[in-house]
Amino acid sequence: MATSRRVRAFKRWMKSRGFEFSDALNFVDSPEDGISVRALCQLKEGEVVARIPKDACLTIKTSGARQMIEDAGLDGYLGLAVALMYERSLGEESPWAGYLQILPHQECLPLVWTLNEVNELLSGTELQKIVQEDKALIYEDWKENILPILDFAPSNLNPNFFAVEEYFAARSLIASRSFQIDDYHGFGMVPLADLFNHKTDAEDVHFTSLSSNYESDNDVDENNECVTDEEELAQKSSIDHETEMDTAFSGKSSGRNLEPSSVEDGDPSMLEMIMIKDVSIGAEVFNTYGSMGNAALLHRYGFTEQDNPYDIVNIDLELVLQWCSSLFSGRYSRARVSLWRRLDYSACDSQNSEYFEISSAGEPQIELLILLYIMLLPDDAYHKLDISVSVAGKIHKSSETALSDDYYILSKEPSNVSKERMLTRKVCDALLSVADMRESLYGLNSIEDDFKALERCDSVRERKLFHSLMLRISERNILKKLRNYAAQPFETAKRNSARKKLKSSTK
Ligand SMILES: C[S@@+](CC[C@H](N)C(=O)[O-])C[C@H]1O[C@@H](n2cnc3c(N)ncnc32)[C@H](O)[C@@H]1O
Repeated sequence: MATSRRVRAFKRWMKSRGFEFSDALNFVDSPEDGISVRALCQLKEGEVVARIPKDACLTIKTSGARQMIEDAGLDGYLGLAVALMYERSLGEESPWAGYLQILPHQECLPLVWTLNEVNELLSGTELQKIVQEDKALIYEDWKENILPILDFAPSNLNPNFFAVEEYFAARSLIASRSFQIDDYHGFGMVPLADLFNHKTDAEDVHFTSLSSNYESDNDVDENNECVTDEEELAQKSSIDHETEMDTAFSGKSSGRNLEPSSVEDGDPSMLEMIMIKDVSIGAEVFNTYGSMGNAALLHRYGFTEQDNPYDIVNIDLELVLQWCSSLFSGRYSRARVSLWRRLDYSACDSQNSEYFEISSAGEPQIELLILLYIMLLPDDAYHKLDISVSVAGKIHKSSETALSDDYYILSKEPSNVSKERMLTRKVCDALLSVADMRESLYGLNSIEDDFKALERCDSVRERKLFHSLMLRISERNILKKLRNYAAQPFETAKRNSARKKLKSSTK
């Protein structure tokens, strides 16, 4: 495929700014899929395929808007968004013009979808509430921090480039393309490094940096920015499950490969892209943005992957309490939840909401099983456990036998509590009910309807619908596995008892 005009212009710009890059990298530009990087000849592990000058990266420190940003007291992603909007406003005059022309205007993240699209397409998914909140917070950000800058900005600044739509567009590009550079620069836009697409657990090329020698007393360490509301927003676990602790709109990159690994020697003013695997001629060269489930991928990058092993579904504590209220009085449920907490258990916590994780294999977090177990304990066992919790620690070793059996089972670290012990028939039935309630949040369409819709859907022309269906289906598949998980102990028990019966009848 011939190199596109915008790629040729970008290559010229890179050369003029001191980039070094291997002739073996083919920047393929497709109208459907955007840009991807392919190997023109075999690439070998350890080969440095690109060297990128840090001062050619677009950061708060390098942008012509640095003074304006610092005078306004902005930093982090707000400051970087101003830098990006400012350089865009300069058009051909910007030192980054050759780079900016290769960027899309915005990345198709749910953040830039309309509210109707969010509510329609993401209904019931992990993302619906998060994106609603993102949109509100980012709008507030713009009103409180960007609008006032325009009052003091130089008269030649074109305010159209700082309109709210432009701010959302800039934030979508920062979420999907920014990299941590070093302590001096913080995070920023890194031309060329941001052309590699993602593949889960299949990184070919790695981004590396040497610590900068620059020092400045006034420098803010972006790695230590305080956690903002928005960062907290993304801390629901499907968004940041362990290595996904990274937050979608913070520009931080703790868990993904958009953070450079340090290299011992070399030029501290350069970033490097190093092959960590051989790649054959013609194959795409992938980076990995981290180990993320589909909700996190769609939230931050605007796409999903089939059979993503990092998928996860959350069940809100609120939903579990709704299930309780269908069976028990409010007083009963509160007392049992309180006992669960006194035993030192808790759910995951983010943005004032508590929730339990269901893994991609359909396994519920042990704390959920323990809560259901306590909720369903017969009254006498509950009272014994309640008394045990009250007196434990106060009683003498010799009288420890006074503590209930349940206390011994439940007073351990969550990881040491046996899941099998918790999976009584009643707990399994409760899990099934809770799974059904979670499923009902997706509305009237069944998972089969979603599959059929996905088959009919064009992933390029109907990108939003395609990836939201992928997300719904991956979440609903996990709920299906949760139901199987809850049904399993009894299927095994039934098989065992059938075997016993068979044995006794053949004796
Ligand atoms: C860092 S950029 C990668 C280069 C990008 N393809 C371009 O045209 O400039 C990240 C964006 O690329 C796209 N992307 C990356 N990996 C992808 C994948 N595996 N499937 C679909 N889209 C992907 C998404 O739109 C994402 O927001």
